Amino acid sequence: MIEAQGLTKRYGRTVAVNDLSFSVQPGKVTGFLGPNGAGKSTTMRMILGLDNPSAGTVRIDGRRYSELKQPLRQVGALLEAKWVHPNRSARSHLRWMAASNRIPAKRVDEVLEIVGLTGVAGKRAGGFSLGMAQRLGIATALLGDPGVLLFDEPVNGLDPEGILWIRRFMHRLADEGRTVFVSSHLLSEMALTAQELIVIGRGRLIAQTSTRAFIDMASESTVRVRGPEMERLHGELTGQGLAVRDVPAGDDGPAALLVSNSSTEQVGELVGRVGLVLHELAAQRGSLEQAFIQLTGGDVEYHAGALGGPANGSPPAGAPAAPAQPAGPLPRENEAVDATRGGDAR
Ligand SMILES: Nc1ncnc2c1ncn2[C@@H]1O[C@H](COP(=O)(O)OP(=O)(O)OP(=O)(O)O)[C@@H](O)[C@H]1O
Repeated sequence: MIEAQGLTKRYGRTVAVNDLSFSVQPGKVTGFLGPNGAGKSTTMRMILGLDNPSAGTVRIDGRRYSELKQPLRQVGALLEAKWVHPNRSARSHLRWMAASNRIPAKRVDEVLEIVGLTGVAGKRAGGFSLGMAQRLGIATALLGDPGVLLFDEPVNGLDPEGILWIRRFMHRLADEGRTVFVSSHLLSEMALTAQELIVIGRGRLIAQTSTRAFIDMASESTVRVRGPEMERLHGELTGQGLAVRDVPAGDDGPAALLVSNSSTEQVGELVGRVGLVLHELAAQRGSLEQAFIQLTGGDVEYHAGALGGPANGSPPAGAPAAPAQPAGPLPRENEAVDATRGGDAR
């Protein structure tokens, strides 16, 4: 378990991390989400004792990093994949790491096997692809068989196969009961990977919540409805005071109606009372992107699932540090929604 209390880091006038409090529980993948420059790496460095907080504390299983007797056995981290000496083989790199941390050499072959690098263990790490280098970094993090694992932007630059591997691997680590804390600025990726989210902007906590609850925040309680008598359907719904929008036929399917601020129960019962046939009645869910924009007051730019730069990554003054109800209607789901729909990430 990781617990931060009032964690703050200043670099001169820059407040990289600002009074951050959160906890990361074992048995789940917890996503650490925020735009570039939000303070994710700085927070991770403070967790690992690589940077000292200007104020506040962060503890791993109740202890500061500096108080851990055998740190590698308690916490493993992947911060930068390409830090291995290029002329060293994967195995000799791991042996060197194991020896300098009093970890038995036989663990090296175990971790190589776990990350699927046994076949290339004797090859120069300098010739590894980014995906292989990430695996080697993960093998290093696992050397001490720690209960807490930190990954800083582990999928950056990886191809889809590498991304999938990392995602599954994290789930496996969490299923083994470990605390898995993974930072990313990629919303869609986090929606698939993390069960729990800690969202920050400009060093401040925006929300700590389950991914499902975070996505639910973006839901407008909209119902999509379709039937053979669309005009009559439209009339019956608006006749009951409901706000109805037409959705033309397109990639989403045949033409339909979107009923705002309603539920499938309400629409279904209303339609049943007037004896109309329906071909579709479905609640529309929001996406993680929508939830993020909602929470940050819309001042965070994002493109195709990735957040924009630090200049506009700030939460609004007084942004809630807990789930809040959306203030108003949200845009229709877009393509990103399919990727983000699975709040249960598996
Ligand atoms: N050593 C440093 N000296 C001065 N400023 C720093 C230092 N490290 C980080 N910062 C600043 O602190 C802020 C947070 O940076 P940090 O790298 O922690 O963010 P991040 O969320 O990890 O972003 P990214 O995804 O781009 O790595 C940024 O404004 C950054 O410029």
